[in-house]
Amino acid sequence: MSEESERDTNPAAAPPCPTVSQRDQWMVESQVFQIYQLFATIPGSAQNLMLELQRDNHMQYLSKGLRHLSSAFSVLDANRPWLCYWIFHSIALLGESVDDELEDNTIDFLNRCQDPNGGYAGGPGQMPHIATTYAAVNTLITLGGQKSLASINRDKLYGFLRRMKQSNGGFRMHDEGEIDVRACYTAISVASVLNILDDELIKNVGDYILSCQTYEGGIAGEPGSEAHGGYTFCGLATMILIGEVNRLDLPRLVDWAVFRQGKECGFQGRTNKLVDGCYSFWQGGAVALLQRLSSIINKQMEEASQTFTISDVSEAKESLDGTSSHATCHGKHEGTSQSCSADYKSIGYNFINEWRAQEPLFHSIALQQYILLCAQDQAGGLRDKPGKRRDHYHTCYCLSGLSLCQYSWSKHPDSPPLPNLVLGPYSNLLEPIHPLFNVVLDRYREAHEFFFTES
Ligand SMILES: CC(C)=CCC/C(C)=C/CC/C(C)=C/COP(=O)(O)OP(=O)(O)O
Ligand SMILES: [Zn+2]
Repeated sequence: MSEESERDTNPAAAPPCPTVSQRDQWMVESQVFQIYQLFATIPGSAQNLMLELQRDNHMQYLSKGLRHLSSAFSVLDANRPWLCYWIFHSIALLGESVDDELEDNTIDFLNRCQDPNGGYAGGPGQMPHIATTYAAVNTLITLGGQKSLASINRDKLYGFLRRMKQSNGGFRMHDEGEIDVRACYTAISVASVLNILDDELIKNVGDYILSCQTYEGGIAGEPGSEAHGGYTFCGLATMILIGEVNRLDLPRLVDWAVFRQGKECGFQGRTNKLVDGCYSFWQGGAVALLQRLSSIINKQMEEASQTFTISDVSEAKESLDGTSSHATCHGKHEGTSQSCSADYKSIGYNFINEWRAQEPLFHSIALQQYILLCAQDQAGGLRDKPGKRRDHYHTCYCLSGLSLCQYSWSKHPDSPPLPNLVLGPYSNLLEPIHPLFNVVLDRYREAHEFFFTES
């Protein structure tokens, strides 16, 4: 008799022992639901207090982080451009700024991380790395201004990216480092925003990312691995930036990504794993990008639902896959300008200019609820989940996800949302971001003007 049917006939039979993952999941669910239960039972005024974004406390926490950053502390020594990005981007999302001296010191510090042969390292004198290059470039864009933007040696940076480029289309993170989808995204993102993207950098990138889309529909870090939210955002954003997003199986990607938002209201990073605040951006960001691709998705679904004769199959497959190695012409879709290869330079810019109001593919209010009630430390800073400690990485990505939610219904990427779309008091409203680069929109625009009109 199977375990199932024995339990049906003999209720006293011992239930199967839960797995460790099941126990962890129940524990998180119970903590999250206790919070939601409390929230549901308190008066409206107390509910508003619980939903308030603790701006002052977050600023205090971030300012403390900045003070640590300027003094030498070694534990995160190879990560300092990342710390700069997480902290300065969070401050920018809150609509705040820092004093000129601190900005100046940060520009000087990042300059000392800049390798004479291009790219930024995790600290002065270390080996340049594409991920810390992305963090440094996004920090300098976030700081903005002539000194900051002009400090980036774009020619040398281009040389560094070319040296990291692999014949399979991927990029190495650093000399002899790993090749993965993160490296592709960080390389293509900086090349795109700095206006140094060209055919050589793009060559075969689409093939590489395509080889990482799994049977589930999400994108893995490398071929043969498991689909994961972090890599899915990276892979999807890269495919958009190189004009090849139509080559992905988008309906399957939508299907995988939307089901990563669970009953806790936040997102998990992969199937059967726990909810985590940082996926508010990685998964929420991927879904927000997919929201902008509806015409390509509809086209792919239409093509897939047609009944083909045997001779039609190869032709249809060709049109879904895309035929050449990059930027095939498939007509113009919202914000992606899938026209011809030369157009990839303006994809990032068109993405926000060709914006149209569209319904989000995720539950935006539910995600805001998870971020504000479960991921927010009332004393400042944000975190993975209740019971975890706040940190700058989660602060950055929870706030980035919150901003995406707040503007998810907007007609333009920065048009102020209606009050009912912002959970909690309207003062919770953050600055809008460019969803492909994750920098605050007005800083992106300044950088675009600088790098696209100067050269
Ligand atoms: C731009 C850039 C550098 C992007 C990085 C993207 C990113 C967050 C990748 C995630 C890496 C990963 C496999 C985490 C799994 O951690 P885990 O097993 O602890 O977490 P999980 O249980 O939630 O999967
Ligand atoms: Zn996390």
